[in-house]
Amino acid sequence: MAEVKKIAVIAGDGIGPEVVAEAIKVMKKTEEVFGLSFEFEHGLFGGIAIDEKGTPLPEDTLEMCKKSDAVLLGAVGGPKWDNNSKELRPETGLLGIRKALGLFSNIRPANVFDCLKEASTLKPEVLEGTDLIVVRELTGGIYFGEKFRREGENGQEAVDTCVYNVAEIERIVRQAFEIARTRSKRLASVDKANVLETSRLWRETVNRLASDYPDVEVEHVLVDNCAMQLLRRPSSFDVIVTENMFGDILSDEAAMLTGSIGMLSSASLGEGAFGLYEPVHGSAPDIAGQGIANPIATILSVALMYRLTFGYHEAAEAIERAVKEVLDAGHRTGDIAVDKASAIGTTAMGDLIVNTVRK
Ligand SMILES: NC(=O)C1=CN([C@@H]2O[C@H](COP(=O)(O)OP(=O)(O)OC[C@H]3O[C@@H](n4cnc5c(N)ncnc54)[C@H](O)[C@@H]3O)[C@@H](O)[C@H]2O)C=CC1
Ligand SMILES: CC(C)CC(=O)C(=O)O
Ligand SMILES: [Mg+2]
Repeated sequence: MAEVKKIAVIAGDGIGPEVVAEAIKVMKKTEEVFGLSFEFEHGLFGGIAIDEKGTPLPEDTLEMCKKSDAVLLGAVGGPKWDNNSKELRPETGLLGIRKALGLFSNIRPANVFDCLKEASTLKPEVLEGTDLIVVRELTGGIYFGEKFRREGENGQEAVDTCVYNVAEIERIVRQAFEIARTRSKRLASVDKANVLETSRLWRETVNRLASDYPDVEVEHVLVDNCAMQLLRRPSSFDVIVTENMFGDILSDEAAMLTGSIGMLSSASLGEGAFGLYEPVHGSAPDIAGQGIANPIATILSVALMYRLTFGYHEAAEAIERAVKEVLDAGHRTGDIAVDKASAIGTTAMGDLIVNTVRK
């Protein structure tokens, strides 16, 4: 029996609790099959925490996460809280928890399952060989800069500031170089260095660090061009490293190479093995409560947790293999189904994957 690992579960809002329930089922199955052992503790987070505790990130939830070995997160937000003041938006909790836990690196793999090429809007030959990772800086940039309103000559103005320092850029870029080394040794650094000062500093830093990684080939791509090339030549990318907002947007775009945002997993990491694992998607209020959300992004996030935090490679592989087998057998949730009438629900997809996990 493996050592007991503490998992902080913060399911959040909308489809968050629905997809997290399926991921926990998969984790429990791997306890049986691989002799793993988890202790799950649940905490309030996001909109539901605003309703019950008056804050999106209650102190006891943060403490629970700090004491855990890894965090499993669903998603936060929804129209109910959209008109809240700045401190009382669910997103404030999300940014707050990332900062408080020192999770500066967001790893978002987009690997295309052959059998899902039909679900993509791109031609199968364009998708051929696509297997990329977006490495997104997660605790700096415009999402974290000072923001305020003021009265201007033409009425109210809103200001968002984008700040990056060299240390913040260095640590994420080094991590991306290290990841590139374990893959095809190609790194695309995405910026807007023709316009933004933060991007110029980003590019200078990448060029300086490149001499420490002579085995890795670096390509600089402007973000607007990258958005286009992701659809034109996705297989030419391997590791993409970029700042917070660009990575947020490009990874949602990359999700569509896989067929749906319901397929994209993520790991948020700091300096050590501790990590927070969550699907790339949000709380999907338009489908929440209907039992139709795709749980695969969250289930694949568990596989990332097993690999990156716990080193449970065999169990991670078993989860990924189970997902592939279930998809190969033709089972689809609505977001990845070509024939929508044959789509199955969240629980049915979770059950199929649970029943397929084996050594
Ligand atoms: N990490 C997080 O907690 C995030 C939270 N949000 C929040 O979520 C709320 C909704 O944001 P949206 O812009 O609508 O983005 P979203 O990712 O929640 O949904 C976008 C579209 O994708 C679909 N979708 C998302 N996940 C799916 C799944 N697992 N299966 C099937 N379809 C899925 C939704 O139905 C919707 O049509 C907002 O309050 C936003 O701030 C958004 C992104 C990330
Ligand atoms: C609060 C936002 C930055 C959440 C989001 O869209 C994300 O992290 O992908
Ligand atoms: Mg996003």
